[in-house]
Amino acid sequence: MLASNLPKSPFFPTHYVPISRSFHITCSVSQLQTAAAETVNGRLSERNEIRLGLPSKGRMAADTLDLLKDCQLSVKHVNPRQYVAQIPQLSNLEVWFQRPKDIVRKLLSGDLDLGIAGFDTVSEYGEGNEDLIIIHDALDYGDCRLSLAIPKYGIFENINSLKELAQMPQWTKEKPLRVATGFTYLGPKFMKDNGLNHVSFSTADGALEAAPAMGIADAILDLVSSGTTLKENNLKEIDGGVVLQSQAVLVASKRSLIQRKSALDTTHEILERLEAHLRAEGQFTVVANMRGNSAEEVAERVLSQASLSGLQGPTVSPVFCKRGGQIAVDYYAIVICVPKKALYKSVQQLRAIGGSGVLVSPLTYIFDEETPRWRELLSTLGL
Ligand SMILES: Nc1ncnc2c1ncn2[C@@H]1O[C@H](COP(=O)(O)OP(=O)(O)OP(=O)(O)O)[C@@H](O)[C@H]1O
Ligand SMILES: O=P(O)(O)OC[C@H]1O[C@H](OP(=O)(O)OP(=O)(O)O)[C@H](O)[C@@H]1O
Ligand SMILES: [Mg+2]
Repeated sequence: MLASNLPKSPFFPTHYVPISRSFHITCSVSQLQTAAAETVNGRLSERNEIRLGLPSKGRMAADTLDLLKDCQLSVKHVNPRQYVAQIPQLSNLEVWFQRPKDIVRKLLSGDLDLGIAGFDTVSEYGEGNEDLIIIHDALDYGDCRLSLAIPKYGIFENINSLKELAQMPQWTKEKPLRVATGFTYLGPKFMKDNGLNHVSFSTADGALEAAPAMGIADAILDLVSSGTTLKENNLKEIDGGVVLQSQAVLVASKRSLIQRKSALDTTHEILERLEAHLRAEGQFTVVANMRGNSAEEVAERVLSQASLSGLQGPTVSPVFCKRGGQIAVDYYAIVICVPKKALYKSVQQLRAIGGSGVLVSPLTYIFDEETPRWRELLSTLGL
């Protein structure tokens, strides 16, 4: 990260330099960030609207808007260069589009109340600050891991674990293991936690995978998703080298939730809608007809099959038909929810117990009585 890329803020001094030149300066920037948060600590700026930060660009942006749309929380955003928008369903909420790292910084400074960003970004820029609380930890996109990678060739050919890397005689105080990373908080912390003492760091804004071949670094610590970029650059991950697994998360400032009127109600509604949609996304509704003597007997047959128990057991309803002028019940309709992954197995099991005319449709929402994540949030807030 270069000084010219930093936001123009009194909290980011212009003398900030890449960590390849001086690592301790990163620490003083983070201290200043904390100081920025503390200046408003206990006395949040006066505004009535709740502010939600969403990624303004990059790979998280479109998926975030799609997720909210699927939760019936479409963002009304007319112009991509306009950084403020609304979600008509949430009247006292303002959406602010920001870079993911700035979402985290602004949650800490009290300028945002809620945000969506990758867990990696929250961990890196949040620096373990206790004001940040993850409200939903699995929004189901932006999956990747922060992982250490080394060349497949040369002195690393037979090195396959972090332990082996640490034990290599090459690394000394004078000649440390050189790691290129954009994660200047998590990187050093991970190395220290794992007992690697002779390590130095350099940073760049992207294409870190080129650093070992260019002779700039021995190893890199970067996000990996499919692994293609590593493979194409002759690099490999090692056992014990994963710093964290990441996906998009909903994060909030604890102070905001406690102090801002209606922040908690808005959060509850967003969380309920997210949960209902995400729970439903992995499931199908399956309807089938089944011959039987009674609803109980049909239910018993269905419950004898492991894949067919549904959310709270099957719904069984009589199918009425007219036979010889009389109303009769020969069939029962059963309705169950099955995980998408188990669909075919479930259909096979339904057939095996006499199911016919199997209809499968997608589920839009599953609203449970109360979400465990909401209970967890209230207990974290001491409410
Ligand atoms: N290869 C990947 N696959 C899936 N998700 C990824 C991948 N790389 C990054 N991500 C997720 O997307 C987030 C944002 O990545 P993005 O490329 O938009 O921004 P960036 O490059 O980190 O920031 P900048 O705006 O400085 O370029 C990451 O923090 C991570 O959570
Ligand atoms: O494992 P893969 O699926 O190959 O993905 C990993 C790559 O994706 C990210 O880079 P990005 O595409 O955001 O480019 P950048 O390095 O310029 O940020 C990350 O920094 C890796 O380079
Ligand atoms: Mg990127």
